[in-house]
Amino acid sequence: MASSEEDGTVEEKENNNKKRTKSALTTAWLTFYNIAMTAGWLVLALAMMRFYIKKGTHKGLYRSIARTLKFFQTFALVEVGHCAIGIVRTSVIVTGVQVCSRIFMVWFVASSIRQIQNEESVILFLVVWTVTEITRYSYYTFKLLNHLPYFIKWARYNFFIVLYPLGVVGELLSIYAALPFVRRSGMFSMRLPNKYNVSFDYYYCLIIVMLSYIPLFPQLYFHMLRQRRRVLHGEVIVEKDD
Ligand SMILES: CCCCCCCCCCCCC[C@@H](O)CC(=O)SCCNC(=O)CCNC(=O)[C@H](O)C(C)(C)COP(=O)(O)OP(=O)(O)OC[C@H]1O[C@@H](n2cnc3c(N)ncnc32)[C@H](O)[C@@H]1OP(=O)(O)O
Repeated sequence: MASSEEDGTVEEKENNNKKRTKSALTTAWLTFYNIAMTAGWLVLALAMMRFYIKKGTHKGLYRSIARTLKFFQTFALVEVGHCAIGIVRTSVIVTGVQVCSRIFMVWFVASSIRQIQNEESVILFLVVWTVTEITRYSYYTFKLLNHLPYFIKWARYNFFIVLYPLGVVGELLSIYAALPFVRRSGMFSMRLPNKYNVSFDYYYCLIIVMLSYIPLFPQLYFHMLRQRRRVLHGEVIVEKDD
């Protein structure tokens, strides 16, 4: 059995290797990416606040920020690439599910179904996502710059405890509100007979998406709780491979 001194040496070697591998170019790219994303979500936050202060209502807010939201949320796909090529130590599956479900919400629910854009639930997930992303990307930026204020680290690994469930409630209520419009319009659906001989009903697809939160969300939430224990309490967590 290895002594604690040997453990220390192995750990040191691993850390040195890790540092060497993360080349200057990678660090520069990640820093640029995280600054750009922090700025993007800050712009969204300011736009939402300005809209609300000026108009005194949330009606029309989604429409006013939709383009910026679509751009920055879609750009998050790059993160799946970061995991896939191994420049960040994160699971491709966890990141993929998180990013794809958000992109789905933005493009195929909130932006496609105009009738729900003024629902309070849409504003709920928008506000929750914005707070989360400003915290998350500024955490990564400060960490890369080796100047991480404790309150940002604390916020990154505590806010999600409340924000994650709130975001899920906002997303699920928004999809639920969309169901009658999707059923009535038959949007994104293909009925038989058609030349491809394929039938697809977006209404049922949305119901399946809602149901898929039941097995998937707890896995994301528990992943974050493990990250929290690792980062804030220094616990050694053995993650399963993807
Ligand atoms: C196509 C149809 C799809 C249908 C899907 C159906 C539904 C599925 C259910 C999904 C529910 C999702 C709901 C959700 O949208 C609601 C909300 O988001 S509400 C808002 C609250 N949300 C959160 O707080 C999100 C929290 N979750 C996460 O942050 C993530 O799960 C994830 C984005 C994947 C991050 O997890 P990760 O494992 O990366 O955690 P860490 O931040 O601790 O990072 C680990 C290490 O990697 C380094 N890292 C990661 N990214 C970067 C980066 N961009 N730049 C630099 N470094 C990075 C990080 O520093 C850590 O390094 P170290 O190990 O050295 O500490």
